[in-house]
Amino acid sequence: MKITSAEFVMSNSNVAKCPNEPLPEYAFIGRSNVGKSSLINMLMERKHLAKTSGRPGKTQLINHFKINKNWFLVDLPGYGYARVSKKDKKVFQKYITEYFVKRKQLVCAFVLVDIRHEPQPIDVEFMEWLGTNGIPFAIIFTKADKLKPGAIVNHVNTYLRILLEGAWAEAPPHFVTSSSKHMGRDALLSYIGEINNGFYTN
Ligand SMILES: Nc1nc2c(ncn2[C@@H]2O[C@H](COP(=O)(O)OP(=O)(O)OP(=O)(O)O)[C@@H](O)[C@H]2O)c(=O)[nH]1
Ligand SMILES: [Mg+2]
Repeated sequence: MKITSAEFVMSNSNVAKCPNEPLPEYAFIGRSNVGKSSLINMLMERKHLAKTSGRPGKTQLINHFKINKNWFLVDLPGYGYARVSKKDKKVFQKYITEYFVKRKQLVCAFVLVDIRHEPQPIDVEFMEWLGTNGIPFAIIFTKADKLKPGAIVNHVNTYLRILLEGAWAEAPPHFVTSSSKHMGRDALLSYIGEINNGFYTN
């Protein structure tokens, strides 16, 4: 898919106030600092479209971007860090869970995980929560530039094997990316393009 336009539309914390155009929508979610906003900028080839930072907790609201005038991309705050107290660390911000439950346009959630780490409880729990709520998702491994090329496949396989020891019967679709090395862009955009085609032909 060629990106011909990418515009910021709005930020808010209320799912009811999100854009109401019936366009297919893709959300990027994952732990704070995993690289959600950087990945969006890499996909769109726009350095400053989504705000990024080395400090976790940069993205605080639901941010809608309209792409090619016919789909939405959504940058969300990270979980597991900002505004989450120690006591209920695994409680996801209410407006984020509300977003996933209520957003009818959502066709796929991308759950980002750092390729260097084994499955973290908070990520596994979030994926299980998406599954329980019937929300389609795919896994995006981020920061692949931090591993030697030979280690990438091993890390991905180990991650998926551990995940499959849990509640999953089969591995979700997954993508290996690096925003700094522009890796994984074509595969992800093709995947989105295919889902968009299905959306518009049905
Ligand atoms: N090496 C490397 N660093 C990355 C990559 N993607 C993001 N980073 C760095 O990771 C940090 C966090 O990036 P963000 O894109 O702001 O992460 P986020 O998930 O949007 O974070 P929050 O909005 O705080 O939840 C920044 O310092 C980025 O430069 C990558 O592919 N490779
Ligand atoms: Mg962010």
